[in-house]
Amino acid sequence: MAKTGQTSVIAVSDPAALAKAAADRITARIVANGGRVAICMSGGSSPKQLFELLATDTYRSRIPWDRVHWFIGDERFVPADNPLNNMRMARQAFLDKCAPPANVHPILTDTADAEEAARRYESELKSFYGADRLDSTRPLFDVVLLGVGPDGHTASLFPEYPAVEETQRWVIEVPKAHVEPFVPRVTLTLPTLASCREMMFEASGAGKRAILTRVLDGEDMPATRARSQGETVWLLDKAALPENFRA
Ligand SMILES: O=C1O[C@H](COP(=O)(O)O)[C@@H](O)[C@H](O)[C@H]1O
Repeated sequence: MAKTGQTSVIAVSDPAALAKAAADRITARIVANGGRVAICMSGGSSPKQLFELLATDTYRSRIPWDRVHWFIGDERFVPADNPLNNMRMARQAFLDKCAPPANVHPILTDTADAEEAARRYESELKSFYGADRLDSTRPLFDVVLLGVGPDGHTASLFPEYPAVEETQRWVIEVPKAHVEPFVPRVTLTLPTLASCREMMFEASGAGKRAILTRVLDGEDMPATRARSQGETVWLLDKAALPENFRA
């Protein structure tokens, strides 16, 4: 596995400040890379405010949309128009308004099963990257955005599921999630997520504080194992910030 870089925790006042901090960091990464950019987005509810912000004039005018490609880190195996579909939320919040359709890369769920969906997405990522093996000197993504679930899962990598140990596949099926909604999922694996310049976790609210305390304390969980080969940043609002990170 690629060598991992520096990890930091950044605390901001509230969810609005969190979305702004994330939007600023993503925009800075996009602008810093003068060529083709790849962003891997998280699912769940945490990134909604960030996504909506990217569609506002302030960010819309700064992002060179033609050269930015948008991927998703995990997907529920439900149709594209199902409210549970992760990419659907991103599309509604900003992609349909801002991004050229060819630059939006959903995990397609019109396949026979989640395994086929995973294999197809893996092929798409390999063809985008231009190689079958990840090279630690050339990250796949500029930014990987992630969230954390109450059990320490990130993307659809759940504690004690075989997907967490996968080192060969880039994308893998998760036959059944043990959290709601109880549907099969497709997820990028840890080595694939690690192949980025910056991994950015976003979490807000007091409900996340207990799990963040355990993850940032280093307890072995998928969210703890997820590390960028470049920079890893935990963007947290005040309510989510573990006690020992408070001044
Ligand atoms: O199941 C999922 O949960 C995590 C966390 O979701 P959130 O609603 O608490 O933000 C998310 O990052 C992941 O992509 C999603 O599929």
